[in-house]
Amino acid sequence: APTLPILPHHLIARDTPFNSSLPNITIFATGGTIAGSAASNTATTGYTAGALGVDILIEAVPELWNISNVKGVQVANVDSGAITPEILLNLTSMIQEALDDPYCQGAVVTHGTDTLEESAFFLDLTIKTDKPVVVVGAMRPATAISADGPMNLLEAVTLAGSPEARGRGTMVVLNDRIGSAFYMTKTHSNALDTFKASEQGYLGFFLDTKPLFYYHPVLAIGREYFNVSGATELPEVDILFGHQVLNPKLARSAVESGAKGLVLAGMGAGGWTSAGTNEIEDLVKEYGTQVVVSSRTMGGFVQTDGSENMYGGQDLNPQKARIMLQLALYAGYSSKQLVTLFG
Ligand SMILES: NC(=O)C[C@H](N)C(=O)O
Repeated sequence: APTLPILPHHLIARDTPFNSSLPNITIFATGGTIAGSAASNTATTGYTAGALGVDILIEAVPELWNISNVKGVQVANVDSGAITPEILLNLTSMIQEALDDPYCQGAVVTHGTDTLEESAFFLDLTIKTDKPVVVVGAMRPATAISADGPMNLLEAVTLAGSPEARGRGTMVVLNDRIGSAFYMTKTHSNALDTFKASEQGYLGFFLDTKPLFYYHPVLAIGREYFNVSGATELPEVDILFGHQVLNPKLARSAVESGAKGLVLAGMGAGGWTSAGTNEIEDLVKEYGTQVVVSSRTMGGFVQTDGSENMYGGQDLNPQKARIMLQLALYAGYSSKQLVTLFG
């Protein structure tokens, strides 16, 4: 992936007087369709993601000032396919610093939806706070008729400033729904109701932009904290997709080009072909590669079969298992700790 420059912090203050009775929320903007601009107001494909700055996103929703003292920080302005570990590490440290300030009540991250679940999961595992961290995107560019970004942003900021939102980890907001970053995943390439956590369900929804929760604050089982302060890069972990007669050499090529870990998006409950399995076992012996087995079905549970350096991704989908393995390898987890982390 191309390495993109990280833009300098771009703090936007507005003339609106500070209202001490409202929560102070910082919006960290990274790009995506929520900041996308198309040539026509009916275009919902073929537009430029990450075209508008955070100041324009905030100016488009003056209602934000009725519910918060909002501040914008431009972290990057890219399509979410271009998000790198460097951007994620920078984002984590900026959010941690903002939330460690007792005057800041919550953080919102605007992000492209394609890889939103990866970044949201990363933030969930690397930020230590009880305060709300809310990741929000949009499916229609800002220039479209009925763009969903402005309402999503207003709801995300409302959630970030709500005392009832504390202690729930990082959350994802789109289409009037609130979900845990641990489980929310993009399920449709085009529809507005694309983010779902089918087995685990939503945490709540919005009524007149006010968050209503189904449960008291709770965190996902298996949610670990990884301290990445000072990290400048993360170990490479690649995902391989399982299918009939898959090319077993793809695993070798990933490892020999730098992958320290592999995630197998296996068939069913983590199945792999026998030629592929032999190759993985060889790689484990030759390079000490760590392998998490997940499922291409995107649902259900994968357990370990006890093979050396192979772990079950449990109910993490492959893209979330990749982030978890990357962080665990960064933290220097031993095989024994990886068994406990995954299963
Ligand atoms: N809806 C979106 O945000 C998609 C866009 N390609 C992105 O992920 O940046």
